[in-house]
Amino acid sequence: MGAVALITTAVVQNKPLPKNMKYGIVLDAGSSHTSVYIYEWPAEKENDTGVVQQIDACKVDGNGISSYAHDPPVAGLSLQKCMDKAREVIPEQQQRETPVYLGATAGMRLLRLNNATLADEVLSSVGSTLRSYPFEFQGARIITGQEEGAYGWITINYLLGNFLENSGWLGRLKQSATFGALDLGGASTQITFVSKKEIESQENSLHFRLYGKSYDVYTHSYLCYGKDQALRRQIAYTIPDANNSTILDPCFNSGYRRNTSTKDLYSSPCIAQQRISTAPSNIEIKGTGNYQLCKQKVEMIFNKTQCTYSQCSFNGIFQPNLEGEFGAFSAYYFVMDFLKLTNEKISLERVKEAVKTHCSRPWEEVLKEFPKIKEKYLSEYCFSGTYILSLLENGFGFNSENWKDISFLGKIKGSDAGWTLGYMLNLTNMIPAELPYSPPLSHGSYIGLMVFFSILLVFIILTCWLSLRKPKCLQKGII
Ligand SMILES: O=P(O)(O)OP(=O)(O)OP(=O)(O)OC[C@H]1O[C@@H](n2cnc3c(O)ncnc32)[C@H](O)[C@@H]1O
Ligand SMILES: [Ca+2]
Repeated sequence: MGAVALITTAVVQNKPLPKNMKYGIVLDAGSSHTSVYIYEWPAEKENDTGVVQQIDACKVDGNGISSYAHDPPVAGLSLQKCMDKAREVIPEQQQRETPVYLGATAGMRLLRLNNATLADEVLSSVGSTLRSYPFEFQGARIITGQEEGAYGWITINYLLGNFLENSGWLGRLKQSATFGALDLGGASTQITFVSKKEIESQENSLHFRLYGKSYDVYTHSYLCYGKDQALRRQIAYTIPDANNSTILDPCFNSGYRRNTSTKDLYSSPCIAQQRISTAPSNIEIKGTGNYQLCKQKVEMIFNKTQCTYSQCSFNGIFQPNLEGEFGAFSAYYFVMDFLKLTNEKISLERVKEAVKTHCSRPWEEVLKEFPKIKEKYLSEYCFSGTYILSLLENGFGFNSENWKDISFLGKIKGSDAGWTLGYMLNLTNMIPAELPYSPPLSHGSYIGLMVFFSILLVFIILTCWLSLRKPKCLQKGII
């Protein structure tokens, strides 16, 4: 009876409490669009690694918030649909304590360069919309390129479980290598990885202490090297003079045509050094679909001539040798996924062949095969594939040897790869510098041991009772 009572007490007393969930919302206000991410985690485990999960993502209709510079109040209004959805997803009683963060990236950095007042107006417009919801508004700001790189690196390593292989006791003794992070946006691109070598430039060096381990991390964000700005720069190199308004562009499939206004093209600070005064006001781009020529044109945007450090990537930016494995996300993933090149067994040479083949396809044929894909995306896969290869190979120094170290990642365990999760983990202090205390035994192992010892006790008592007539048992001191 006593033993049964012991088991029952152990099980009942130590039954895990019902899960008390917490929520967080992060808006990624990118140059091309805004996405709202909702995260959820058990309150009592918030300092453990790997417990935060993305439970919803909502893509805001229209372009990024910087595109509302001509009418800032609309920037805030554009967020309403997704924020209404967030209100439906998060339980009402949790809403008041759910933090909301908005981080704007390269599109807003460019707008701030062009017109700081307009950038502030756009930020206050999105801020006042977010304040009107029942959540705990924590600010709308332009994050730095360094933060963008760092939080992207934290996100993927948190999701991949690289900070601590297992959250159990034994797992704490084992620590695995981290993945470098490659993020390709519309207006900027980030590269971030742990480097054992000295980081020669202060602005590229980060130091983290996470879960009891120190990390020296290299990061750089290249403004104007996102896919959309790189395309603009590539086009701007071949702007004809006033007598001619047609560009033959090898980076678009043959048969593809696109009209663009020079005013719009030149509106970006990324084109500042490429503007020519004799440009026609409108230009017509005609695709010729030639990978080799496209590659030559794309490579013009990487300046490899000057470097004041021991080694550089391009444009005089210090970069140590690449180390370890990398996770490539955002446009790296969208484009490589479309081209069916995300399988890590595909060699660099085969990837080049595939991009070349795609570029050489007539536009009509591509359009017929993918009628549902947005024309902007579909028309740019030749350029994007070529640009990605150029950036990784010519820019960052990947080659046939280490190409296999790149994994193209969309989601990791159900959460999108990107900077937002890392941003929230940091701002809510959910990644402790030192290992959080946790009991050496899990709840299951504890119950298991209790049951085992109780059964053992019953067995011993029974044995002694049965041998009562042989008092030797007690004399030998079995109990
Ligand atoms: O980081 P920044 O530079 O601010 O930009 P962003 O956050 O808006 O950039 P995204 O990663 O959302 O997208 C990167 C690029 O990929 C494009 N893109 C988004 N979804 C895509 C898809 O499904 N197929 C192809 N391209 C896509 C998008 O238009 C951009 O040019
Ligand atoms: Ca982005």
